[in-house]
Amino acid sequence: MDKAIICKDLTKQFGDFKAVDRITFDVEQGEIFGFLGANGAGKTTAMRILCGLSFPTSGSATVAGFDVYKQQEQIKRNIGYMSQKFSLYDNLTILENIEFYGGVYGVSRSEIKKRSAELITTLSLEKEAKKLVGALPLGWKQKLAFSVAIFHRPKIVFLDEPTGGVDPITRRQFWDMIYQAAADGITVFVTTHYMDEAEYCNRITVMVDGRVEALDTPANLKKQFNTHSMDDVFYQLARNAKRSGD
Ligand SMILES: Nc1ncnc2c1ncn2[C@@H]1O[C@H](COP(=O)(O)OP(=O)(O)OP(=O)(O)O)[C@@H](O)[C@H]1O
Repeated sequence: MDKAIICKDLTKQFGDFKAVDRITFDVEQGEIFGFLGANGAGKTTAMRILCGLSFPTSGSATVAGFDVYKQQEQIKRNIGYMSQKFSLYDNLTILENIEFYGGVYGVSRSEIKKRSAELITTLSLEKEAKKLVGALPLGWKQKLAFSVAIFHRPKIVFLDEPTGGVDPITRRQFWDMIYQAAADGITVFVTTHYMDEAEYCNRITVMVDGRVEALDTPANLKKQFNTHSMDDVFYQLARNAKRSGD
C-alpha cells in the first residue's frame, strides 16, 4: 500500500445538490491530514464515504488500499473512528468500554487484557478504571475515546472534530496523543474548526461548498495567502462560501 487514502474526483450528490464536488487528494501513510471547511462544506459527507459508511455518486477513492464502492467492510476493519458525537458509553466503566470496543474490532481476549492494562497505565487512570465513563470530565473522555479508536491498531484513524468543547491545555495534550499515534505509523485524518489545531497538521485541505479550494502545508498556505495566521487563510478561502450549516 503506497498511500493511505487516494481520492479522485470524488462526488456525492443528494438529488441535484453536490454535497461533495469532485474532490481529489492523496494522504500519505503516517501523515496528519487536516480537513477544514465551514459548516456545510461537505466534510462529514466526504468522511462518511471514506469510512465505508456511504457510497459516492461518482469518482473513485481507496482507503488503506480498499475501494470505497466494493470493499466497505474491509475499510471498516482497517480504520478507527472517533467523533465528539459518537464515542464511548457513559453507562459502562472505562475498562468495560475498552473491552467492548476491543471485542467489536476483533482484538483477542488476551490481547485486550494486555493492551487495556497498558492503556490505563499510560493514561494514569488506574483509580478510575472501574468508574463509569459518564463521571469523567469531557477532556478525559475524549482522550480515552481516541485511545479506544486506535486500540485495534488501525492503519488510519478518522477524527471528526475530536476536541470540540475542551480547554486549550487538554486540546494540546490530545494533540500529543495524535502525534504519538502518527509516530507509530497510524495515518490521522482530522476535521477541526480550531485553527491552532490546523497548524499541528502536516497538510491541510480547506473545503468550500463541496470543493477542495486549497491543499498544502500550513506554512505554505500562509505564504500563498500572504499572512501569518491560519485564521486569515481560512477566512480568505471561506468568506465567499454560499453554504452555511448554521
Ligand atoms: N442526506 C442528505 N441529504 C441532503 N443533503 C445533505 C445530506 N447530508 C448532507 N447534506 C447537505 O450537504 C452539505 C454538506 O454537509 P456536511 O454535513 O457534509 O458538511 P460539513 O462540512 O460536515 O459541515 P459541519 O461542519 O456543519 O458538520 C450540507 O449543505 C448538508 O445540508
